[in-house]
Amino acid sequence: EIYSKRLSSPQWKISDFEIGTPLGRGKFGRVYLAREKNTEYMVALKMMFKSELVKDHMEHQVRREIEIQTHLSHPNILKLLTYFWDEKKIYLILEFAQEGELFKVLNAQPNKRFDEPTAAYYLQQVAEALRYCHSQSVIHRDIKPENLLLFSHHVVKLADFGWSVHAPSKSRNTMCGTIDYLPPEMVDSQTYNEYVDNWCLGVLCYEFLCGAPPFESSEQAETFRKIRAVMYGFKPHMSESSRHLISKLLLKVPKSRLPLTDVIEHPWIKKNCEIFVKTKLQ
Ligand SMILES: CC(C)NC(=O)[C@H]1CCC[C@H]1Nc1nc(Nc2ccc(C(=O)N(C)C3CCN(C)CC3)cc2)ncc1C(F)(F)F
Repeated sequence: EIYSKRLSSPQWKISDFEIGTPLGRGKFGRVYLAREKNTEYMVALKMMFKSELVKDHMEHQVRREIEIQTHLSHPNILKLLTYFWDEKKIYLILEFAQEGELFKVLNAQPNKRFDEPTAAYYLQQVAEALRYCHSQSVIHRDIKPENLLLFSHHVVKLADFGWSVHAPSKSRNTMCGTIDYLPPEMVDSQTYNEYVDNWCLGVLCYEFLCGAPPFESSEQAETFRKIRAVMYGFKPHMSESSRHLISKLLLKVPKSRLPLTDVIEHPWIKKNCEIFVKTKLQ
């Protein structure tokens, strides 16, 4: 129903939805749980004031997020179901992630980290999402726990394509949020390609297993220095196999980073996903 209506009559309107509890604040606006009145389908409603977008020169970013996300379709990419606007606001109707924001789940873990089976199971899904993005010549550029949402049965979906671009590209905007995930070529604002996402996957794997990203420092300049020098250490509890995978992703030369297909096939991923399915999904 929610799909067919979009195809037939292009225009949804806010009165088609009952607005429920606030889910939190996104980058440009507020997000609410909402229910489509006819189908009772639960969705996330992202509401943005046009005035705020214009003030923050964000309208092109929202346009790109809508453009890219409406053309991507993958089980591990958050679906933008539809969008519409009225005189004051823009509304995005997105899939509702029942289990919420992955970074909150990560921070709620003992030692703020996942065990190896969980880390591998989540990382494999992110790698699959990125492999699909790259097949559509889309670079996400902003892989981090804050941009991952958790659904039932431990399904992870990549969201927030506000920073994604079509490959290859030159970084124009200043990044907002954490700098911990920036690869060396973006720190030196050179041209870059989709391999920036392979780097970020290495940072994500490290943070899943350690509870903090590898180059984290109290000073921003120190973080940039460590990133440029690829200077990081493994924690004692990390298995040899996980260290191998991370070391093949956190490489300065973009094209030498492990391709996503090899990440998905890596022994640490294969072994730990099998353990996860056997122990956590039954
Ligand atoms: C990727 C992007 C960068 N992030 C976002 O957009 C964020 C910004 C705000 C919310 C989230 N956006 C979404 N969140 C959900 N589900 C969800 C979120 C939070 C909770 C939760 O923990 N509470 C309500 C808790 C429940 C307990 N109380 C105490 C605190 C709030 C539960 C479910 N589904 C879809 C979206 C989406 F993306 F489609 F909009």
